[in-house]
Amino acid sequence: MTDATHPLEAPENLEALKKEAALRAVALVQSGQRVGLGTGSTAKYAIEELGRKIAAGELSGVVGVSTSEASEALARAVGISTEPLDPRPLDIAIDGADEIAPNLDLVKGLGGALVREKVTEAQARRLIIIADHTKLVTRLGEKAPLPIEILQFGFLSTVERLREFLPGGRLRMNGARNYVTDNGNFIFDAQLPEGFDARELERRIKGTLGVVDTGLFLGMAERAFVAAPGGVQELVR
Ligand SMILES: O=C[C@H](O)[C@H](O)[C@H](O)COP(=O)(O)O
Repeated sequence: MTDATHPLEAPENLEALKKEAALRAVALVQSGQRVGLGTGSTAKYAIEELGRKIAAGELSGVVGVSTSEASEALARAVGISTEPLDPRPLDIAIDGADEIAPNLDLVKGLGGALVREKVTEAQARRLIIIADHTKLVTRLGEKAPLPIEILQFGFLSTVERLREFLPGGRLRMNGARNYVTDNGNFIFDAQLPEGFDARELERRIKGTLGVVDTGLFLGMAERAFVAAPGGVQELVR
């Protein structure tokens, strides 16, 4: 038997695929738009491309709204003017995802930015997802855990309440310490059961005392650019 792994699936080539997807999404941004800047290793390519286009004079008057401290720092470094989120809608937001279901429901938050992403992207007229093909799943929970942001205060009680209907899962660690989000909260990475109803589960998790929000992004994404060795696939909800 030979090793069937396609050369473009080697980690270094996945980076090239992520970048290709990012470029397709940034091509949708127009001058004068307010743009939600996602978080993670794929969104990074989009922020860099946006900065490049602004520097090259291909775009002007673009304002970024960042979904994390890391994206804010990168945006500034590449010359994108940024503003904090305010009640005005964003024209477009571009972000990665950890899992993409066929109907473009998503799991997000392995990078810890789920709450700021959700709050920001809920205000976007268009949410464009960028990813390599390894993020495609037939059902959410197939490959990734579901990140749930919880308050530090009383976190052990919150975890116990969550485990009543989401057994397994674990508190996210950063070395020997609990992982802390930009909002000063902890993350519980839950194992999703098979055959669950995503909307019902979202409602139940968010109704659990101590929970801030979940990494389920349901009915939010307009389209996804998913890069595979054969090219970039455009998926529309
Ligand atoms: O919290 C992180 C975000 O939800 C990211 O968009 C997600 O984890 C995907 O990140 P990456 O593009 O690095 O796989």
